[in-house]
Amino acid sequence: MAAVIAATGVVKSFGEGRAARRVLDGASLHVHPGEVVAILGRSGTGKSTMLHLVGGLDRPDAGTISVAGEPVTGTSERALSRLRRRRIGFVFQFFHLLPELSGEANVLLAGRVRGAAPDAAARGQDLIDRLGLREVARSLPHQLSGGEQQRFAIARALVNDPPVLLADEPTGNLDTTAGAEVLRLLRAGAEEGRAVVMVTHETAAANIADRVLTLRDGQLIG
Ligand SMILES: Nc1ncnc2c1ncn2[C@@H]1O[C@H](COP(=O)(O)OP(=O)(O)OP(=O)(O)O)[C@@H](O)[C@H]1O
Repeated sequence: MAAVIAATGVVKSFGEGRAARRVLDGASLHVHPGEVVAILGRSGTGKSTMLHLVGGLDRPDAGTISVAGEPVTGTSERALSRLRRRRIGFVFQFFHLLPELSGEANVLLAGRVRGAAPDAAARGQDLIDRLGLREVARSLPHQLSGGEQQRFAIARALVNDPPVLLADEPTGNLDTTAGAEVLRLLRAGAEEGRAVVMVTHETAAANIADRVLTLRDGQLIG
């Protein structure tokens, strides 16, 4: 089976001149459908940077990245934003829900953007039910617990049925119970055939992974 995430020889530096620092130095990552990969590593080693590059939120200095057979590197901004909307779901540590919209509206909005999946609205409602969010669907993010906010964020990430789910410290702001539920949902996302990549500090999160990689000296090591 072909890798749905294929990143090879990724290089990324920040800063200029003597302050320049090469954070990624030939990092490679290949993830297959149905697989959960956890990325561990000390603070500041470039884990989030790698995830952002794979997700097309930033561009590498060198290397090639493709997602679901479509190029992430060497493509136009327009193609990239379409790829992000349709092929990639993002889950962040601080949820990043729009504060003025209800949980439900956050989910449905992501399913209404240009190029969204045609059945996104129905899937959004189904996800709200399946993730146990129906009773709080109309609540604003600040009225929700962290676990509820993250479940809405996961529903939002899945509303367009992307083949790739990228999660940056998804349990970092949650207690053990809420964190375990989020991990269960990410695992379930993989069982449905998605490739899931998760940056984490937590052993409980790494425990649900099929593979654990460590970012060290700018490279991903198995
Ligand atoms: N946009 C940016 N501009 C300048 N430097 C950046 C930028 N993004 C990241 N960096 C630097 O790159 C390095 C790696 O950052 P990154 O957030 O990828 O690390 P991380 O491994 O995810 O760390 P943590 O575990 O603490 O979240 C850090 O030194 C950071 O300061």
